[in-house]
Amino acid sequence: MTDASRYTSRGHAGLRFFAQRGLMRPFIWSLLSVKVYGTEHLDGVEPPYIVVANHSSHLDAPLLMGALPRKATRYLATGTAADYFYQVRWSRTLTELFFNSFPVERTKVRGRNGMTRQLLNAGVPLLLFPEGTRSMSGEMAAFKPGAAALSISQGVPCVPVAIAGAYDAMPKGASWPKSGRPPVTLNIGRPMSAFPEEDAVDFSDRLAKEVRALTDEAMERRERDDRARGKIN
Ligand SMILES: CCCCCCCCCCCCCCCC(=O)OC[C@@H](O)COP(=O)(O)O
Repeated sequence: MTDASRYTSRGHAGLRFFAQRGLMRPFIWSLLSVKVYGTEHLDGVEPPYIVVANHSSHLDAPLLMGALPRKATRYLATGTAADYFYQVRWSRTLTELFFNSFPVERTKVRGRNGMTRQLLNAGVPLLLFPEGTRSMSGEMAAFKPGAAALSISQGVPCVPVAIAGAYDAMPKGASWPKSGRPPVTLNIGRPMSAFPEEDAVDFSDRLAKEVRALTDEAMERRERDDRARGKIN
């Protein structure tokens, strides 16, 4: 098992800040028209917590890293597919540099369960995509209950986030966003914890429902704001 020190290192955090805010954010923001709502819901929320978001595009993790408050992304560690990002060295290195990633096993029966617990114990907030794969249609799939189970067992809240528009901007299979700076809207929700007696499956379903509601709200707010600015009639 990897130890957590790389994830809490100040040196790595400094380098990552440059990679994320100096390079990736300006680049992604130049290709898309990004709007972010709900950042105030993270005011005063201390790590560790688990950010859970819908997943339909390779743009998702870069968008989240640029959209969440700086304080939240300093140590935020992204769970990334071991079978996809950890097979070749350059991919692993870049994913670790830009997303502070740790591997999530999708193909083995036994996962690397110790890692997420260890990171949360060290105070590192996590970013997980509970669908476990990118949506093929843009429609959000059911959430696998792992993130909810971790939240319950470790006593840390989940922060639900919706990403709307990333599928249309750059679906699975595309390697570059559509031209014309397509709109992408993120909506950060309030931290949520399981109710007493609520099990991981129920809590997970409730998180998924919240991400859907945040998606609808994101699109409504965006439309209202764009209309107010005279972009839509
Ligand atoms: C020109 C703009 C291009 C920008 C692309 C940057 C690419 C960076 C991708 C970083 C992704 C970080 C990790 C996301 C979490 C994750 O690992 O999800 C799994 C899928 O994703 C891959 O599996 P699948 O959807 O099943 O193909």
